[in-house]
Amino acid sequence: MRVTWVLVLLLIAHLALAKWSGHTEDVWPQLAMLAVQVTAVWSVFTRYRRSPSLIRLPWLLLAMAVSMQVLWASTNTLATILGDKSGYLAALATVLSALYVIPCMFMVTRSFALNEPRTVAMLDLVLSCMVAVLVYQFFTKLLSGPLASDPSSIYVVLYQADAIDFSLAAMAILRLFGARSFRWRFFYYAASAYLLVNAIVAAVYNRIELHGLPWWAGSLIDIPHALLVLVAIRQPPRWLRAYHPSLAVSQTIASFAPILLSMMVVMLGISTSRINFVPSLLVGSSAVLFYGLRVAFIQSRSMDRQRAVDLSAWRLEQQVGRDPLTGIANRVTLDTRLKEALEDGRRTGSYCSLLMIDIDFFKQYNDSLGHIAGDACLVEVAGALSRSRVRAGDLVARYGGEEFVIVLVDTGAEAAQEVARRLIDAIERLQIAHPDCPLGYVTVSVGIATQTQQTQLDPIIFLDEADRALYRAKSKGRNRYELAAVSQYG
Ligand SMILES: Nc1nc2c(ncn2[C@@H]2O[C@H](COP(=O)(O)OP(=O)(O)OP(=O)(O)O)[C@@H](O)[C@H]2O)c(=O)[nH]1
Repeated sequence: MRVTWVLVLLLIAHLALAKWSGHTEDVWPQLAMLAVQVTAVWSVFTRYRRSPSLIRLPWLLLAMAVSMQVLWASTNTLATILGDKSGYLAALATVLSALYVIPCMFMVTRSFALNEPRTVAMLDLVLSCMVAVLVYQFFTKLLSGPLASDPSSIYVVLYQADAIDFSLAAMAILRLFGARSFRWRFFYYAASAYLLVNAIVAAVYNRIELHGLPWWAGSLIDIPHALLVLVAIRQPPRWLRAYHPSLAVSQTIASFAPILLSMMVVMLGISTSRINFVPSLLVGSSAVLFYGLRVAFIQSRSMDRQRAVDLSAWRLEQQVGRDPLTGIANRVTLDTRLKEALEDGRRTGSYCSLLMIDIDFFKQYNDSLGHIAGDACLVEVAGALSRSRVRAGDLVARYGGEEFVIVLVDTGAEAAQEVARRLIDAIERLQIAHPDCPLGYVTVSVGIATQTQQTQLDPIIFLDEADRALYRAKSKGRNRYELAAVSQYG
């Protein structure tokens, strides 16, 4: 609302000034032009206010670009009303034409990605400002410097202005066809309609101006602004909703857009090098440098993200396959690895052994010392078992409750018994006090099953065989191991 009032007041001020200075007749077309431009700013600003936060910035940039045009028209009107003997108003108009390029460049070349580092936005802003500085220098040197007397200068300026205007329009059209969301398509539709018609009108107007402007020429400048008002306030065309670029096209265009900014700076640098060699060279090479920095910042950010994703994937993997209490493999991992180990053994003709380990009198341990002490005991036993693995490919897993399983790859019954003996000793050596155990400390019983070439076992039967052997070890007095009947074949 505040913007509307500012725009209305601006118009009233110009009217009052024209009336006061008695120039109403002369400035009437300029005031009409100003009114159309003011309406264009108002309509774009309304879109800005009604848009969701993500797409507000580009609408704001478009509103800023059109506002530069308003200020430019206002400066020209003031020059007619007040006269401009000092040439300040003409200089201001040139500054405004150059400033107009900044929001335009920014809105058509930014990728507007949410995760983009702030530094990248700053680099883009600096580059857009460089474009403006080059444009300003170019126009002033060719139109008001010593080169102004050269009749070809005006054509150089015209071609340069056309190149900038048409490049901006082409970039906006490219973005329109690369936008996947309808809101973004609508924005680039409005921006490209405005920039393209503006480029055509400017090209025609500037050429007519060379031969003296007829009375109707001023109204040409109104066309892009009037069109912008229509586009911004009317319903968008149906094809805009129906059109959907593929993800690959959209991503390619969005990632390609920022290089256009650097290209524009380099091209301007080259074309202005004739009149301003050193600054043009500096600006051109900074464009290349900035683009490199831009890529480096984005790459470093995406490497950070990739690292975080890898870490959380690794953590997730760990959590899925691990027992949360003891940190060793859980039943899910055991089932997969046991199947693989048995298949490998079958294929290579090697043995595979399985130890089923159970803590003796664990119910009594929990009952007398509590579940927290019971958990701590499980963690200690799991640690000792992990340390007693034979090969890197062996697996120590929690089978459930106070039962553990060790899969020993490429290990026959004899070696498995040796491992069982070692780990029974290892648990004894832990000397975990157990008030209800005959020995006074925690012990384990072990059941062993071994797959040989004669005993091609299914994992479930394999586990069951080891469990039966464990049961025998328990019934024979605990703190010992027993070999499953099936293992004897080996
Ligand atoms: N603290 C704790 N206790 C558990 C956990 N999982 C199972 N248990 C307990 O382990 C005990 C197992 O008892 P039983 O199956 O009777 O076996 P046991 O007392 O060890 O007897 P034997 O195996 O015959 O020596 C039960 O009291 C369960 O509550 C656990 O994660 N933490």
